[in-house]
Amino acid sequence: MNFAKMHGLGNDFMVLDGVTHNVYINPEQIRGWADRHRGVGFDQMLVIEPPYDPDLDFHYRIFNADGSEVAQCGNGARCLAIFAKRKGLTNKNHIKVSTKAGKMTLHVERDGRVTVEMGVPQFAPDQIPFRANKEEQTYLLRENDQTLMFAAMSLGNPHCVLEVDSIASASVAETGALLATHERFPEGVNVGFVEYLDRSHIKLRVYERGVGETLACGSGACAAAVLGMRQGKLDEQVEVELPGGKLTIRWQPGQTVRMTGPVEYVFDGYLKHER
Ligand SMILES: N[C@@H](CCC[C@H](N)C(=O)O)C(=O)O
Repeated sequence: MNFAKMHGLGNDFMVLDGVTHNVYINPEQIRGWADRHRGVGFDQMLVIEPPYDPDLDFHYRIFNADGSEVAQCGNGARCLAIFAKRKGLTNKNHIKVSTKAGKMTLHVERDGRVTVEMGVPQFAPDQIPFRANKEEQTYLLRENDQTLMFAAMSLGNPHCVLEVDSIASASVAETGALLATHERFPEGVNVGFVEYLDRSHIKLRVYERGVGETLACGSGACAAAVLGMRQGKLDEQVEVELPGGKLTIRWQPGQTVRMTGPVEYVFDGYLKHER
């Protein structure tokens, strides 16, 4: 089986062509290939498939390193657009795809970056999903003698974001692991730690559901920017500085979130022995 290794700001992917090949994968294989010592090594596996709807160009499936299938991956969506063009699956610069979460449009820019229309954020607790009596701007959760304060939303996948004084000293591994599997998030959650620099610049680290901390999370960057805008702390265009690099996020209430960033094609590979 052929695959491509790609990344967006260090959030890395094994990308499979399910348009011209039949791709059969199971969670155990994904976990094996995701292994950074014994496999290919990646945060997510992406599979591009034929569209389910004549208005669309492709369907797009996403699997975390732990084998779980999820509905959204922003950095992956940018890579998928470049993969489709490079493999000759399309010559379009505006590519319409569906995921388990709905429809998205990917725009390949003249400078090679890709802008993704990520969808309209949802804040109602049952849509995240998050167990709460009512929708709030921020929620409090008491755990192990500490009180955690965070905002939460869905962008097709669940996110919560905690404000910290410094991302350098934030307890990303510990608090991230605690919240990512907390029973009040019945489907788990991606956990962002945001440091505000000014009204158009933030720093962010993300502990991803099904992976752990990654060098960048596109949907996490959108969530941190949108939640900061919603709280009146940020303007409608924000530069998000992640450990792996920068993304530009634009949003107006009620609209789709636009994320712009780079893509790197690392290499093409061939899996000789199937697991
Ligand atoms: N890295 C991604 C998000 C991947 C999915 C996430 N871990 C989840 O479980 O929802 C991104 O760039 O958005």
